[in-house]
Amino acid sequence: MTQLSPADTAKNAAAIAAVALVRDGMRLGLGSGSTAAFMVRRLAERVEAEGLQLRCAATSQATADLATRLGIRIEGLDEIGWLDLTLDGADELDPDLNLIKGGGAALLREKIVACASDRMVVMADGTKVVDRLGAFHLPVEVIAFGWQTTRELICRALARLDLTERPILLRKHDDQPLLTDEGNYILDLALEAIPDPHALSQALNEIPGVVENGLFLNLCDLALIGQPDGNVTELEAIQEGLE
Ligand SMILES: O=C[C@H](O)[C@H](O)[C@H](O)COP(=O)(O)O
Repeated sequence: MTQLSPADTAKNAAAIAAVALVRDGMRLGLGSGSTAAFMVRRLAERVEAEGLQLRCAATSQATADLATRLGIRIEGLDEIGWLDLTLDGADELDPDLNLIKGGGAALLREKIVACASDRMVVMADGTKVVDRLGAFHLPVEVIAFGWQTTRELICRALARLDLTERPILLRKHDDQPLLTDEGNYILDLALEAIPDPHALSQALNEIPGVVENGLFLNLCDLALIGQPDGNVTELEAIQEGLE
């Protein structure tokens, strides 16, 4: 392998630790983004070396294409039905393992796949760990029809949560609205900090034009944090209700 940058060494280390959790016969969800791409490559190496029999669903077309190219067969989520484990990246994670995702516009399929998994494991580098979510712009997937009205409704919802005057930006690609794999738009909310992620997620998802938001709350079970020296730290979600 060519020499990796310190940032990529951290991502790759987290990916290797995540792929070590995979067992023969598992039904897997494959995440999206640059860290997940390392995971797909490391997984393909194990599949080839050990002949692992896996059933895999992808969270984006990009991941499906990469996996297929590397010899991992991708099936539809409904063909598999339920997953044992999903391995995915994140844009931010807090100490409770709540996440912001969607920097690569894949949040909708990612959330569906995470919710259909017994276990979700996140791979990230140390720069993604924050005390409080929100410095990363929160992606919200919206229907193209009436998107400006949806933006106004989001603005009003934010005001009710005392989050006034926060810019809401239409994500673009080549000067055109970026289209997600589902053909929707992404609005990025520049919130700076999110005081109550649960209240915000609920308020956003009550708006008709909102398909889903990038807050992944109580979904992640374990985070594997790669360091530039190749070490990996584990962060586990605290199970609520346990003494
Ligand atoms: O939509 C994209 C996903 O949520 C990614 O998992 C997230 O943006 C992290 O990507 P990366 O590993 O490239 O930082």
